[in-house]
Amino acid sequence: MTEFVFRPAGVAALDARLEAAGLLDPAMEEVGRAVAEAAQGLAGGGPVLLLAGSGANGGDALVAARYLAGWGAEVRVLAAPSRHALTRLNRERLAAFGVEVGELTPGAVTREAWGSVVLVDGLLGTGFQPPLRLELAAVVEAVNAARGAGTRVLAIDLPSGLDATSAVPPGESVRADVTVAPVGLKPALLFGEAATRAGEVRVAALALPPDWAAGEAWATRPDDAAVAALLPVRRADAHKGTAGDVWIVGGAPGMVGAAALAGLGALRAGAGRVTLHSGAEVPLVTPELMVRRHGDPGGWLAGTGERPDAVAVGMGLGPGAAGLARTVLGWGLPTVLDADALQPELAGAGHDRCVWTPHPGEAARLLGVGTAEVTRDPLTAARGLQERFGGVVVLKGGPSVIAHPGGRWVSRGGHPGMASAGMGDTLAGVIAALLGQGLSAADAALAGVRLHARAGERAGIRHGYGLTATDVSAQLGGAWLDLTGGAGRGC
Ligand SMILES: NC(=O)C1=CN([C@@H]2O[C@H](COP(=O)(O)OP(=O)(O)OC[C@H]3O[C@@H](n4cnc5c(N)ncnc54)[C@H](OP(=O)(O)O)[C@@H]3O)[C@@H](O)[C@H]2O)[C@@H](O)CC1
Ligand SMILES: Nc1ncnc2c1ncn2[C@@H]1O[C@H](COP(=O)(O)OP(=O)(O)O)[C@@H](O)[C@H]1O
Repeated sequence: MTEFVFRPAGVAALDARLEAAGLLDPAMEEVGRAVAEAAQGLAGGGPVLLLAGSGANGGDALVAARYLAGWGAEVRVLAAPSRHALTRLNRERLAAFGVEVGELTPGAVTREAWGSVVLVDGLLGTGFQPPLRLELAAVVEAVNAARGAGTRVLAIDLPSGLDATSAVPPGESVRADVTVAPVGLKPALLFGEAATRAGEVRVAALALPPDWAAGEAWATRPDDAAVAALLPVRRADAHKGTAGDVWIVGGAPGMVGAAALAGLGALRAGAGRVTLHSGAEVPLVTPELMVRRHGDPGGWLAGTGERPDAVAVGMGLGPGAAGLARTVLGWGLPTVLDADALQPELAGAGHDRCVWTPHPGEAARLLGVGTAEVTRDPLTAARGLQERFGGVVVLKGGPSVIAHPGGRWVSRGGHPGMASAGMGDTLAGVIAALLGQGLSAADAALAGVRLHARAGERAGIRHGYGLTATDVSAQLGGAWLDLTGGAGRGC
């Protein structure tokens, strides 16, 4: 299932639409039930403590308490006073089940958590405005102490104290083992330190009119079936001339490996022919790669009339890469710009067949901001880059964001072992290979990122943190088969 990513403004807009249609009550009911099911699964029949804040997040917790009580679980509930109509209504409904609701204080949390197998955090959701007020800060501290003593914590929507839009927690927050997110994800559940506090994230899809969630979403996270549908299917009589002629323009003395890794990535992602154009001597890494050395690569590029189907430029190229990149961009061919070709002076030079692939440091250089600004909010940074540079932008990370003229995608997966030099060079080659096989820039970017991440997952099983970019390349064929369910023989 393709998942949606929301900002608080999107959640509020969706709430308003639900309310106007008389559907907010059933929506909260669905969320509460999904939370109750998750809590029951975690508790294995043991007591569950539910904490309800003053907003709709608290209402979700009160609905969950009602379901759990109805299923015969031992429930303990502590709630803040609320002005939220639906939250108040659900508190009244809970009373009919004979469940007593205690006052939400830090001392009560500590007391009731004792012996509770699961604690449900329904204190704050997307309506939280940092900083955390003192009375709730002490409650959050009590929740985390209970977790330290062995109680499992399940957060509703996002751990209380996280700012939904930011990868950086504004301060202390609940640390959850599981987070159940109604309708879709929030940026804080995907990126950075914030995401590490959410534990395992489960999206609770609600029954909504089909376009409503899509209409309010800030980005989407396509599933593997959607990505697999983008991958090319070859005719049975395909030959190397129809599978894409790819050039890798990169490599300077001391940095030739970067170009070689991109070349390997392109070969393993199905390119028919791959040629490295380099100003340095490139060692024979694999006999399938063709290597052409140029004394003056810039001069050669400016003068040659030869053209491939796709180009990747910048890997290990060193100073002067922007000039070469500008020449290549002038050809209007499907192009990947990576590493040294990612220079601010190329702003506006992109076209609709090109893909820029910065990591956060390169993105910061392109935008003229600090790296922390990029990593705090990768969705905004990726969109800013796309608007400034044109074409499609892949802001790399775990996970990566793909910004294209029609919106943004977040790509799932990968492995922490991929935090290793050369991994981005491989990705540049993969995307170039997909461009060479006829994919649009946006589709090649999304499919390339997911293929690369899936290959990383496969290599991670074998090599753990010791995996290298070459190991990832070696798994690209298997990753392709994983995504397509073994297809790819030809039609
Ligand atoms: N369509 C959907 O996706 C659906 C979403 N749903 C749910 O709705 C949730 C959003 O609900 P929401 O808007 O009521 O916000 P939420 O976070 O519960 O509470 C806000 C309250 O927190 C308080 N507060 C704020 N800042 C604070 C601070 N610094 N320090 C301390 N307190 C602070 C403030 O209290 P007050 O100042 O009024 O006392 C305010 O009233 C969402 O996360 C999801 O769970 C489902 O129910 C249905 C479908
Ligand atoms: N922890 C991680 N989880 C998932 N993917 C990761 C992780 N760390 C790195 N990657 C991926 O590895 C690649 C690293 O790219 P980059 O930093 O440009 O490497 P290099 O410049 O060394 O080639 C990106 O595609 C990124 O998404």
